[in-house]
Amino acid sequence: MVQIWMCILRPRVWDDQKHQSIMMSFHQKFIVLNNGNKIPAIAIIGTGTRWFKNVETDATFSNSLVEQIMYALELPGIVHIDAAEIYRTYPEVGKALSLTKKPRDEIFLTDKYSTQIKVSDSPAAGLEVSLKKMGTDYVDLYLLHSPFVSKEANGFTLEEAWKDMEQLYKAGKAKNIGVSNFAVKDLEKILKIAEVKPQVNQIEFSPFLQNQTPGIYKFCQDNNILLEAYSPLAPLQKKTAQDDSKPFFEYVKELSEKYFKSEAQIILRWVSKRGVLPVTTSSKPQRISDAQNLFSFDLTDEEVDEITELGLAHEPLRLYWNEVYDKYNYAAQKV
Ligand SMILES: NC(=O)C1=CN([C@@H]2O[C@H](COP(=O)(O)OP(=O)(O)OC[C@H]3O[C@@H](n4cnc5c(N)ncnc54)[C@H](OP(=O)(O)O)[C@@H]3O)[C@@H](O)[C@H]2O)C=CC1
Repeated sequence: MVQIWMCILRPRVWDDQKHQSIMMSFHQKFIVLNNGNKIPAIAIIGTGTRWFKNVETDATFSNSLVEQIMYALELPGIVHIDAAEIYRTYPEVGKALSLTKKPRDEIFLTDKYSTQIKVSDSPAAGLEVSLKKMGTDYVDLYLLHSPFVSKEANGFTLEEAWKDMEQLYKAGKAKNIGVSNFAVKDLEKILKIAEVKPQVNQIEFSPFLQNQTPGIYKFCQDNNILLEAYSPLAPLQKKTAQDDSKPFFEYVKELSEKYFKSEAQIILRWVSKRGVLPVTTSSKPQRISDAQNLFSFDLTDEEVDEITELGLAHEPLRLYWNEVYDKYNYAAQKV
């Protein structure tokens, strides 16, 4: 089991009125990874999904994304940003990092090497470019974006890709390394040859998709590999008016009223209580600050179990990697 570590930050003086209410009750939580390093227990500004672009040009540069990252970086505590080569959003991340007053060691930056679509020649070559574009000399976490690697398509095997990641870790350019969208068999391949065990597996995870691939939740827990959940709010993203009366949504609403928290916060807190680190994003400042302040309340074990059960009773909802993983939908809602 990954260890969880909580700290209550001492109030600091902020010149901006809007931070004062959040500072009064701000709690930040960290998770201890299998190498002993700490990671902020939620990533509040993913730069994929709604911010994703096919090309990275001046014309596609998103000022809104820069504003949202800047907003996130003004929040108290260490701010966790999720980036990737394939999102084409390094220029926006770089711009925000160049403008922020937050020290680099109060920013936790995740990056991912694109395996399924070749953008650069190797993890080392990809990271060299991304560091330049983001204007930093290390990332806090570097992931292989997917296990879909082959000698024919990429010029290297999955095992060779991992060896390259290990070199970046040893060189200090990636403080932690991991994978994304890996199934049990992919992790087993890596674990066989690893000198450095993956610290993280970032997968799609929500109450309506509790196992992206068969047995992955339990395998990662048993092997002390932290799971990160992308698209944790899929149930809310896809909710229709007819869904209001479903037991799952009625229960989340009831908890939202009980704790005076948004439905999104209830679901993100559930993800965290399952030992998984949520990776979320929003175009709305309030939602970003709600996420950073997620640990200002708690759910009881019974409430966590009830959300788990009501979620499992719902049919699987998978937003990404459908072409490769829809075949596992039958197992996605089994724990
Ligand atoms: N490794 C991988 O393969 C993948 C990684 N990711 C990473 O994860 C990050 C987050 O993924 P994402 O799917 O966006 O995460 P979420 O599940 O957190 O969804 C965020 C979206 O949900 C919307 N939302 C928030 N609250 C509500 C609400 N109450 N009702 C309805 N909609 C709501 C937001 O809209 P609004 O802007 O209006 O607030 C936002 O667009 C990505 O940016 C990326 O960094 C994502 C996919 C794949």
